[in-house]
Amino acid sequence: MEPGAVRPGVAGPGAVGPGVAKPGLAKPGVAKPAGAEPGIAKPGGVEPGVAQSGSARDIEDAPVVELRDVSVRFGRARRTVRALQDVSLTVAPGETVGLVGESGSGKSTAARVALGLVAPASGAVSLFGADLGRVRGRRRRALLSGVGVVLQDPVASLDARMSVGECVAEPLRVHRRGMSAAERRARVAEVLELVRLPAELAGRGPRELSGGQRQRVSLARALVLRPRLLVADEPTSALDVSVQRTVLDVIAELQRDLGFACLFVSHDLAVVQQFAQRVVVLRDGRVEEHGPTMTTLLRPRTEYTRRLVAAVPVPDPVVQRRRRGERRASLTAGGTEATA
Ligand SMILES: Nc1ncnc2c1ncn2[C@@H]1O[C@H](COP(=O)(O)OP(=O)(O)OP(=O)(O)O)[C@@H](O)[C@H]1O
Repeated sequence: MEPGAVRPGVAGPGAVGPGVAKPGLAKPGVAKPAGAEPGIAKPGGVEPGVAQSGSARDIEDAPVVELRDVSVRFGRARRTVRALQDVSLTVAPGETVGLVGESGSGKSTAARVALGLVAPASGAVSLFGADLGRVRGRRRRALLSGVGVVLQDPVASLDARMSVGECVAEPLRVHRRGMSAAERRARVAEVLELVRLPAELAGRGPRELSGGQRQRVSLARALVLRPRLLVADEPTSALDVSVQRTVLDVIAELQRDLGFACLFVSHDLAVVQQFAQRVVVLRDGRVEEHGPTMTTLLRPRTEYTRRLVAAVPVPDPVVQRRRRGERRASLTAGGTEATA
């Protein structure tokens, strides 16, 4: 873990600093695009403070997270990697935004910026209406505690020296100091049940669990503080296909019931298609295109997105029909597929 990094799930919700806009939870599953265009922040969109002084409706519609013209560089001089360049995106209360792109396109970096783990070289990040670059100390911790995190590798994100119960309870110990041990145990049992794990697992070590169970423990830990935003970075790509479905179903069901927003990073466009109301496509650290998920994936505007869509088997009859049509068209136009 890098210096200053939070252990996934320790950032959880809870008290928000004074003056921070409190976007109400949208009706579960209802997307509320915040910017003029879906997925992308309006230039000069919600400024920190504006949401606070606006009408109740402005506050409710304020994005839970907003990246505005964010650029990130790693390394120095000739070794500089431009991981993100002028990236803008928003996630509205209760909505899921899928972040897709080729490997190295900057998806995880954008997620880490939203989590306050990577500071942009330029641009601004606001979380729950507050400028993350300007808040420090207790207020920053309180803001970040509104975000739950699930990463690709549940083995790395759960401390093997702790029991499952301790792993899930840790964010409560950090952020809910007034809670008694009995209250913590009750909340842990409750959240394990939410992710469909038996309460008895609380006494076991993470290593005694299957990959799918471990990822559900990560999810329980991420949700234990009732976050308003879940950042899920490839949450199922390390799991067997059979287990992926269960974990995704649990996330979807909980999102419907609890109403948190989700920034969902995935290279699996089939999953994003099912999950996200809007999608942002990254290419070499820049936003290639963005829009409502179905429109963007079914009618990509750029060749890059078309290639991304074509690269994954999408079990969607509409997409499959379209692909068959394209193949037929290329054959009639003298394509070589027939002889391959
Ligand atoms: N800590 C770091 N130090 C140096 N370079 C980094 C660091 N983190 C990311 N990068 C570089 O930034 C670019 C974007 O990386 P990032 O991990 O965000 O891409 P990604 O789209 O999430 O890729 P993947 O799908 O393979 O996880 C890549 O060129 C990567 O090598």
